[in-house]
Amino acid sequence: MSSELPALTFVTGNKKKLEEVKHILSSNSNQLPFEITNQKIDLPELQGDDPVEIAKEKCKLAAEQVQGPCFTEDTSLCFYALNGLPGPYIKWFLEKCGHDGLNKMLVGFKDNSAYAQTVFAFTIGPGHPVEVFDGRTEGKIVPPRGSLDFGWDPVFEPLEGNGKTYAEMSKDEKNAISHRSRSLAKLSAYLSENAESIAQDLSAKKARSS
Ligand SMILES: O=P(O)(O)OP(=O)(O)OP(=O)(O)OC[C@H]1O[C@@H](n2cnc3c(O)ncnc32)[C@H](O)[C@@H]1O
Ligand SMILES: [Mg+2]
Repeated sequence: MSSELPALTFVTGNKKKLEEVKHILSSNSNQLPFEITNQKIDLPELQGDDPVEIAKEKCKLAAEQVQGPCFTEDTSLCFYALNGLPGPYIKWFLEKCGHDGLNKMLVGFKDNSAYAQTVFAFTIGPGHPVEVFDGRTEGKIVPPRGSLDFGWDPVFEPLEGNGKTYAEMSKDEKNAISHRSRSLAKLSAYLSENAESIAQDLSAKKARSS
């Protein structure tokens, strides 16, 4: 039965994201009526400060590469004191400035609050509309604590985290409150609700191309 499920490809160059997505989907009580596969492609990303537009463009590029149904996500870390920056540019700030640098960016500000945001984007193929799903977790930027496994996890202390940074949490603790799991829950709900029409669109597309 499962081999007959239509396949959707999660396109990301980040193996920690992939691990979290697999973990969240596998522990999801509502199993998706799709087979989820993965392609590791580093997609070029649109410049700009709108995470939704960046996520949409990323998904369109992924669909061109995959030539089929796929989803992507773009993750931002937004400092309130800096009007949302670094936002979608967090990857480069983290790479160039490190955890200490992210803290130093807030020296001189009273406000160290921030939110983590993931925008998943889904399309059934190139040239088709892109749906986006926004998930956020509020928190604050703190000196690094915990495992250095994944990105800026050590410097982000979510409000709902009992004083722990993401990096001090177990996988299940992080996934219970994370920006990624909140956005993925919305994508999963959309895929479940629209499973029949998505499967029909995909088989119509397949019939046209054969
Ligand atoms: O191929 P894609 O999916 O784009 O993978 P990426 O690593 O380039 O990811 P982004 O463009 O979304 O950039 C987000 C940056 O934030 C990091 N990141 C993403 N999710 C995170 C999380 O939950 N905790 C800590 N760091 C995270 C990630 O390693 C990047 O440096
Ligand atoms: Mg990226």
